[in-house]
Amino acid sequence: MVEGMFREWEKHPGTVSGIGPVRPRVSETRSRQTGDKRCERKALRPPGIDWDTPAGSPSGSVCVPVCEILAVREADVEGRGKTSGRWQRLSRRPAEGYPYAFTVSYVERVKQHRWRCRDVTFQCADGAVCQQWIHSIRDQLSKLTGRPRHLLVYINPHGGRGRGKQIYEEKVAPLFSRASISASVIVTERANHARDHLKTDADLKKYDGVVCVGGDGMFSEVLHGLVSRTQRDAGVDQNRREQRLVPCPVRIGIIPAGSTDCVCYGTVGVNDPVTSALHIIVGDSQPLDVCSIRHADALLRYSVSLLGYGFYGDVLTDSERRRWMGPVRYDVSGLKTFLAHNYYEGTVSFLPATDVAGSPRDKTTCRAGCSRCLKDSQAYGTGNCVRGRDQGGDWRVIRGKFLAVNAAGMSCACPRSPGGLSPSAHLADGTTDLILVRKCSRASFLRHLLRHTSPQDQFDLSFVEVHRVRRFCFMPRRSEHEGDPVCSSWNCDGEILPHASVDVGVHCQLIRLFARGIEDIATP
Ligand SMILES: CCCCCCCCCCCCC/C=C/[C@@H](O)[C@H](COP(=O)(O)O)NC(=O)CCCCCCCCCCCCCCC
Ligand SMILES: Nc1ncnc2c1ncn2[C@@H]1O[C@H](COP(=O)(O)OP(=O)(O)O)[C@@H](O)[C@H]1O
Ligand SMILES: [Ca+2]
Repeated sequence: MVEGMFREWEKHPGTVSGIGPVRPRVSETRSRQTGDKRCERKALRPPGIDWDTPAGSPSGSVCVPVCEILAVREADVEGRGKTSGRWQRLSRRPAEGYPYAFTVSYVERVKQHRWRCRDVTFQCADGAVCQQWIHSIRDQLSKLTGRPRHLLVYINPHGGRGRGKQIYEEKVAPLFSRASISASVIVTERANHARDHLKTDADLKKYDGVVCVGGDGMFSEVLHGLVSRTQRDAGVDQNRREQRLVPCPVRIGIIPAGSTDCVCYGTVGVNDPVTSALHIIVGDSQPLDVCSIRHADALLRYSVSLLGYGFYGDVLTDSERRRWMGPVRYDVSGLKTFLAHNYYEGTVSFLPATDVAGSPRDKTTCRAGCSRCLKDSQAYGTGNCVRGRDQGGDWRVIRGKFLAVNAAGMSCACPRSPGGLSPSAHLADGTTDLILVRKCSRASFLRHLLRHTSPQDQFDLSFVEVHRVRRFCFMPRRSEHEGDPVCSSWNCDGEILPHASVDVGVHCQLIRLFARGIEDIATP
C-alpha cells in the first residue's frame, strides 16, 4: 500500500504533487489571511475515484519541493486546526466522508524576496492513509541534512527600534516550534554579552547554529565570538598574520531587528524577520568572506560588510551620541557629516585581485548559487588570506586627500541603498571592493551619494575609483597644523574602531550564514 502510494514520489523525488494515486485534490481554494499565515483546505481523494485530470499539473494542485516543506502535523477533524498552541477554526467544515486531515506548512515566495509560511490542510477518508502521508513526509524531511534542530539565540533588546524581543517572540519562535527546532534564548544584558558568552562559556557542541536578533552590531558580536572561539579550539593564534584561520563550523542566522541590517539584506534580499526565520528552518547555507583588520600586526577586529574611513566613520561616531533617536540617527548624522565636508589625507596601498574574473564595475551581481564565488574561492582556498607583505603580486600605492575610503566585502545593500556601496561585490569570492572618494566639492559628493539610491553608477565620476583587492593598508598623514581634523575613525560593520592606521586582509569564506544569497527569480 505504502509503496503503491508513494511510487510516483520516487519517480519525482522532491515533489508532493507527484505522490500518485492519492494525489491531493483541491476541494476549495479560498484562503484566508491570519497574520503572516494563510490557511487553506484541500481534499485527498482515495485511489480510483473521480480521477479525471491527467498526470502533470491538475488545476489547483500544489507542487512543493520537499526541501521547502517546513513541517507536517495532524489536523483536527472537527473543522478546527491547531496553530501556535491556540485552537483556530479552519475556513470550511470538513468534506463529507473525509474525517481525517493533516496540515503541511511550506515556504511561499511573496513580493521582493519575502518568504511566508503557508499552511495547506489535506482531508482524507482513511485514518491509516492519513498517517502514512504524515510519516512519509516526515521521513522525507528527516533525510534532509543541514536543517538545524537546536539553536542558540541571542537577542539585543535595544537594537533598532527596541523591538528585538517582541519580534522574536511573536514572529520567529512560533515558526521554530512548528518546525520542531529547540532554541536556547539569551536576552543580552550589556554590549559584548553575546560575544563573550560565545568566546568562552557557550557549549557549542549542543547547537547546530547561532542566531542573533538585532542589527549589524549584534551580528558583529556573534561573528567575533564564533571566529575567536573556533581559532582557540583549533589552537590557532589569530594575532599571528601568517596563521591561516579555521572556518567556523557553526552557521549564523540573522533575524533583522537593527537600524541598517545590511548583512541580512545583502544575503537574503530583504530585512524581514519571518523570511530570515524560514531560511534558518530550511537549513540554507551561504559562505561569507571575512576581513581581518590589524594594526602593527595585532588583530583589531573582523568585518564582513562596510569598513569605512572618513565619511562613514564620522557618520557613525556622531550617530552613537544620538542612539536615542533610533535608526533615523544615521540620517541626522549623515546630513551633519555631509555639511562638515571633512577630508582626510593618507596613503592607501593595496594588492589588486588580478586572479579573479570579475571587477567591481562589471555589473554582474552576486546571486544565490553564484558561480563566480564558487570558482574564485576554489582557486583561492577557504579561510585563506594573503599573509606576507610580499606574497602574491604587485602592490599599488595611492596618496591623496579623501572624503571617504571604503572597503565593501559584500554589496552592503540595505533599505537606504538597495544596490549598496558596491553593487557587484561578491559574498564569498575572497575579495573586497576598495572605494576611494577623493576630495571634491559638496555638490559632487552629493551626486556620488545620491547615485547609491538609483541604478546610476556611483563609480562613474572622476573623483571616485574602485578596485577589487585581496589586501590593503591605510596610513593617515600626520598633522602639521594643530587643530586640523587629521584622523577619522573606521566604521567597522557599524562599530567604531578608534585606530586610523590599519592593514586589512580578506579571509575567503570564513563563516557561513543561514541564507542562500539573493534569489534571482521573478516573484509574483
Ligand atoms: C542623499 C541620500 C544619500 C544616501 C546615501 C546612502 C548610502 C548608504 C550606504 C549605506 C551602506 C551601509 C553599510 C552598513 C553599515 C552598517 O554596518 C552600519 C551599522 O548598522 P546597524 O546600525 O544596523 O548596526 N550602519 C551604518 O554605519 C549606517 C550608515 C548609514 C549612512 C547613511 C548616510 C546618509 C547620508 C545622508 C546624506 C545627506 C545629504 C543630504 C544633503 C541635502
Ligand atoms: N543588552 C545590551 N545593552 C546595550 N548594548 C547592547 C546590548 N546587547 C547588544 N548591545 C550592543 O548594541 C549595539 C547595537 O546593536 P545592534 O543590534 O546592531 O542595533 P543597531 O542596528 O540599532 O545599531 C551593538 O554594539 C551591540 O554590541
Ligand atoms: Ca567578497
